[in-house]
Amino acid sequence: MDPLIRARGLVKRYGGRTVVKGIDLDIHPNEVVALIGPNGAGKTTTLEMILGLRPPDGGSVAYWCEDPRKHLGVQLQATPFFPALTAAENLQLIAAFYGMRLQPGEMRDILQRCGLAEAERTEASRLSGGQQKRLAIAIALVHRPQVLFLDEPTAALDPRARKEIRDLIRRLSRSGTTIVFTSHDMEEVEKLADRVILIHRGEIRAEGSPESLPRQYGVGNLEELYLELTV
Ligand SMILES: Nc1ncnc2c1ncn2[C@@H]1O[C@H](COP(=O)(O)OP(=O)(O)OP(=O)(O)O)[C@@H](O)[C@H]1O
Repeated sequence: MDPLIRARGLVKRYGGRTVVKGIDLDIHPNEVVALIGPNGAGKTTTLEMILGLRPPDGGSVAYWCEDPRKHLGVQLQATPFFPALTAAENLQLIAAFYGMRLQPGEMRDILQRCGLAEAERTEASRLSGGQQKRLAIAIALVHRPQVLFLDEPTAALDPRARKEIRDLIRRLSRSGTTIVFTSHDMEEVEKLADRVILIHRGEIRAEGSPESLPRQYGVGNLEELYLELTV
């Protein structure tokens, strides 16, 4: 099957430093891809170049459709909402940016799917850290994107909130959404990802399924592989 997104030779430089050094990356329909690697490895920069949010200094990205922005959903690490508006108002505002208006049933559905039903009328600034993360994901889902990018969606959450986000990712994947996420939690990556891409110092060091990769390198699990390849 042809990939939805095909990135070739992506390069990014800041000042004199090259932080992404020629990354080739394909995203296939309905897969869940995890980008892993140390802090500063270049994961977010790579995602942002794929999303068209940061111009690459080299390389190219090809998409399956003419207007990819309409079909890509993004949750980056910074919170993207308006603090004085409620969760529902934030969603309605984002919908308006896409030229849509969420009907009451659609609003309920998206809030429920993201575990935010009780937070509908709460101002975004008063939501807990986990609820804010869920609102960021809900915002990314408003226009029902075909491909969803989640940058550390479970970072700094309590175990229950983490589980709820993982369950949401699984549900979205089952309903046909292609998902690319970053995480520093190797157990989580083993649980969720169909394919893992390990980035270290701006280059892809290993790529494969979470089951096959450790076998291929003769180690017991993904965490051992990570520690071995990111020295
Ligand atoms: N706007 C910028 N100006 C200068 N340097 C930057 C900029 N954005 C990122 N960098 C640098 O690029 C490198 C890669 O950063 P990036 O955020 O892509 O890493 P990451 O793998 O996502 O890390 P983390 O796991 O900590 O989120 C880092 O050294 C970072 O300091």
